[in-house]
Amino acid sequence: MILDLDIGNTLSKWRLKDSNSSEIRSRGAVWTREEWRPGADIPDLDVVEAVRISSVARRAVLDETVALLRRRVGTVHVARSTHEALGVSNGYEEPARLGVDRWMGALAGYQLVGGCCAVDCGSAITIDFVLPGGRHLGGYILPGLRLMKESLKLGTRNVAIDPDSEAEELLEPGRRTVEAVNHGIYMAAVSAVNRIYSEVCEQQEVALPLLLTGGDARVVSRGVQAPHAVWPDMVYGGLEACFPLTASERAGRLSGAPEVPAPVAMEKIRAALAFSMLL
Ligand SMILES: Nc1ncnc2c1ncn2[C@@H]1O[C@H](COP(=O)(O)OP(=O)(O)O)[C@@H](O)[C@H]1O
Ligand SMILES: CC(C)(COP(=O)(O)O)[C@@H](O)C(=O)NCCC(=O)O
Ligand SMILES: [K+]
Repeated sequence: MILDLDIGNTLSKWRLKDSNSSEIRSRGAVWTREEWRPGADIPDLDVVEAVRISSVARRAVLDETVALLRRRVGTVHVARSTHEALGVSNGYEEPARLGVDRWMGALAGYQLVGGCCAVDCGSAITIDFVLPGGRHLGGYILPGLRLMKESLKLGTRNVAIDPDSEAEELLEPGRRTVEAVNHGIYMAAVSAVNRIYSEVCEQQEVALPLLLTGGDARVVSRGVQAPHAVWPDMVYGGLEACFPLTASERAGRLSGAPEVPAPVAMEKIRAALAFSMLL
């Protein structure tokens, strides 16, 4: 079995993948903490012959986790943000400082559709751009829904936005604190994604395929106007592309990769921008 780890600042996600059939056998998430207890937090390592890790946790935590795993598992691949990988050139002045989850997402998106806009709605919402031809431009970081809510300190921290509530409701003024907070942070997130996507596509004169991932992707997706796809396993896709271990991965097939709708025409993006400039 292959154990894939996506260690974020809020949640540490794991996924067990069958090395032969390439099917996902199980998955889970635990609150990101300082240490891992195999068998409790992650599957028992006896069935694991290889581990692939994407981590944005503190270096010390990562080193600790890797040391533990290396004692128990033959192969441990640790993803790093590099100058270049799989045809994508890193747009950061210091490439190693780009969040590994962002780099994995950019690589997976490029592998799937070529140039793209990759949005990861996690503790932070990150928005990265890769041009056709593989040039990563860099991106944007803004607080995630949960962080925005916590920063308000209005006691609404644990009232999540219902991913299945009507999108229209979220456009209405809130009539109690939790609604005012949820509608406000939702609008902040989706307005930022819509505007940033339009601005960069307009600047670069290319309408890019748009991909969303992360724990809050489904909520944010409801307000994103441009055609897009939600790919929950996009960070894992980057691990598969960097460290292909199964026959299907070596053939370039990424697990759970969605059908990505064609972007709208540039004229529509320009018109939407012009309109938002008017308001
Ligand atoms: N099972 C869950 N437990 C907690 N939060 C969840 C869960 N599923 C989705 N979420 C939402 O996803 C967010 C975390 O998303 P994630 O992409 O895992 O963040 P990160 O990668 O920064 O750790 C939380 O802030 C919460 O809004
Ligand atoms: C911005 C992030 C904290 C987002 O991480 P996440 O929301 O997945 O926990 C992470 O990508 C990170 O630590 N980046 C390093 C700084 C940078 O990307 O510029
Ligand atoms: K993430």
